[in-house]
Amino acid sequence: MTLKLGCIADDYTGASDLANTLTRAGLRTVQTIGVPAADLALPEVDAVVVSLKSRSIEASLAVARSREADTWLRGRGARHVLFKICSTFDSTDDGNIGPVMDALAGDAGDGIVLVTPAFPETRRTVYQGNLFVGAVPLNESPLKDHPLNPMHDANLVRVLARQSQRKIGLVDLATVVHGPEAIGHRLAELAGQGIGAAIVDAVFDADLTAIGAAALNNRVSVGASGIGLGLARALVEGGHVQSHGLAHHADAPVGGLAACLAGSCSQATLQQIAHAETIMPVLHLDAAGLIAGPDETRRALAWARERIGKGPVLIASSATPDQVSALQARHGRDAAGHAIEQAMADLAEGLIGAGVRRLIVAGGETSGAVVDRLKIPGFLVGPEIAAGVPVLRAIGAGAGDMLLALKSGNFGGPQFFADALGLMR
Ligand SMILES: Nc1ncnc2c1ncn2[C@@H]1O[C@H](COP(=O)(O)OP(=O)(O)O)[C@@H](O)[C@H]1O
Ligand SMILES: O=C(O)[C@@H](O)C(=O)COP(=O)(O)O
Repeated sequence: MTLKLGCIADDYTGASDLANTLTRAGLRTVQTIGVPAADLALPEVDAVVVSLKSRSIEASLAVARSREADTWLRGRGARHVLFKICSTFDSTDDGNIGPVMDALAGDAGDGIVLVTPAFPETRRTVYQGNLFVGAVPLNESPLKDHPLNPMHDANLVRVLARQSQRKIGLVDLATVVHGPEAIGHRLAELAGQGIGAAIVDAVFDADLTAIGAAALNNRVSVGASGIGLGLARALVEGGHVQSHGLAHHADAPVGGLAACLAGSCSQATLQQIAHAETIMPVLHLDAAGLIAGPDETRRALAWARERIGKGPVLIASSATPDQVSALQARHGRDAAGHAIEQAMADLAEGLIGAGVRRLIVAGGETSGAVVDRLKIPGFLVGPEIAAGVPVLRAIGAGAGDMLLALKSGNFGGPQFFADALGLMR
């Protein structure tokens, strides 16, 4: 297998979002959980997305794991590696976007790196270096209340400058609309001024095509699924990859019971849970109880076992920003998040033990904890449930025949859970 594109994603939902985008753009793609073990049988693919759970860990660990993934991908022929970050630039002043970017670009010998989280399909656009979520700047969007990385600055040149050792510049939209060559010239100009990474504006899909073509001249880029789409288009249009139609190996029915777990506290997920209440039994967990000990998880599993034979159920720890802040004030942000994620992983394990084979998980960190606990080594990409969220089929020994959907907190319409269950048979 000679890879045409290597990708390192900083969380598992983000990885499935990217794998979905690449697949739909014609690249045969597989998502692996961590660097694949030598005995994992991978199909013949054009792109591998290595999923890491590195968004909210200590920066030096994120760098070490990303480098390991980079070595694996390059060892399989990938000339270009995309570091997939969140379209809402989820990070803190300590990282991990800047430190990982610095390490990968340094290793690759790239003088300047293109960086853009723009993904217009999900209404993430960048203008004059400022990230918009829908109609509002990042710092006015629900991301200002994210439980782990509240985003308070929409100016990504500033945000990245606080995290990176490199000087950060901007390639503005007026340049991007003139195409890949103009972007290349501007990058060379910036590099000549000692700038080592540039936020690139993108508002429309066509901007991504130009950015992708320009990015392929480098060995590393940083961004969300939008730049992934641009890179995939450039690979296909440049004749490096023959476009493949959607392979439907990932959507054969598995049967078995179905369940949903929600650990995301995003506004979108809270709305989706409210809608789910109209179509299935929903259990709202006591988050403080989850942190206190195993009783709350046992109660939830008993609740689920009583109902799940009759149809899907949803179990949620999700809470409003005020409730999240109150809990974090008592237990600390990271400790609360980690304990709840582990409780959700316990629940997932219990649900699989009860016969669940179709599992929907809302929340990036939550999905990471669940997939790690279930020891799933990788996924094939199936039909798209919503922009950025595909049906996934588990691969690898021990994974069993299972379908999953890993939903980024912010993605999907109000009926997401119903939409997912409709496609996961
Ligand atoms: N009720 C709650 N109070 C505090 N934190 C919570 C609560 N429920 C979930 N969390 C934590 O909030 C974080 C949500 O992050 P994540 O799962 O990545 O969702 P998203 O995709 O919306 O970012 C996780 O660490 C999760 O454990
Ligand atoms: O780019 C995106 O927005 C997503 O792919 C993503 O990374 C989502 O992260 P979570 O919201 O933490 O699931």
